[in-house]
Amino acid sequence: MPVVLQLSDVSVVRDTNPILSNLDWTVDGDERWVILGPNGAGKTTLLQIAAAMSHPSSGVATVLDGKLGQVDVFELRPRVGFASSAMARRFPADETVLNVVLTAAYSVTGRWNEDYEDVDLRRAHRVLAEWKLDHLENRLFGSLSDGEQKRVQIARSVMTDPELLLLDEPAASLDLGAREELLQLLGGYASSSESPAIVMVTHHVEEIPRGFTSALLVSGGRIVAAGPLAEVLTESNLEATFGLPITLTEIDGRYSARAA
Ligand SMILES: Nc1ncnc2c1ncn2[C@@H]1O[C@H](COP(=O)(O)OP(=O)(O)OP(=O)(O)O)[C@@H](O)[C@H]1O
Repeated sequence: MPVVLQLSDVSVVRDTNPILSNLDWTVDGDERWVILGPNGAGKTTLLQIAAAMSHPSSGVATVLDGKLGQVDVFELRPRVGFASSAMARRFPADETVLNVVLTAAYSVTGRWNEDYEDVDLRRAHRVLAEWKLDHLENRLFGSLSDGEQKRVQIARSVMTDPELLLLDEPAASLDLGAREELLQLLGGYASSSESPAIVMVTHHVEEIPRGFTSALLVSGGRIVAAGPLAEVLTESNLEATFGLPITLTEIDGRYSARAA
């Protein structure tokens, strides 16, 4: 499997503050990573580098086959799917669900001719069905529930058939039913060999879908542990990451954690 993301000694400094320090991390095409860490750990900053939306202050970040700083990021970005609430706030509330998903295709250069539009429409319908949104395609984005909006964000981000999919807290703010519905869909997607590499940021081990393979724990801009999920997700690593003793439970591929 090709490497889709490689960070070598990557640091980010903002206003003289170190945000990320000397990160080494590699993501292979068949891996599904969860990034866990406390508020302010640098998770979103890391995801922005992976999305080629931000450059490291030092070190080398290679996204797909492009080294940031050398590659044309406008050619790279359409090959990376990115879903976050910050991005969703930019979707017009009076746009239909179908259009929110379909217009993702138009950010890909050279896709304006009519043949492609038919292909795009068919693909949009398939993606909407995959994310259980087909019955909502004519609804206005602003009229959807939080759970439905999260699924639309993800559907839009996979519309361009990305080689790397980045999800920033996809289950945040969802009620129990909506969270479980989303985790089931994400778990199915993560388990498919057709799916791209996935990197998902979350605050909660309860939000790790089945099918995820790997975990990166970050705290204070540094990596606490990185590697296979079952090896990295331990009580001692979580304590080192969140700064308090943790009791961790795993049942049938799903995790839960609380203060010990
Ligand atoms: N432009 C900036 N200037 C100064 N500090 C910044 C800037 N952008 C981010 N930071 C700081 O960098 C740190 C990491 O931010 P980041 O958003 O990456 O963390 P996070 O792990 O995603 O946090 P959260 O879980 O709260 O979303 C925070 O302390 C934040 O205040």
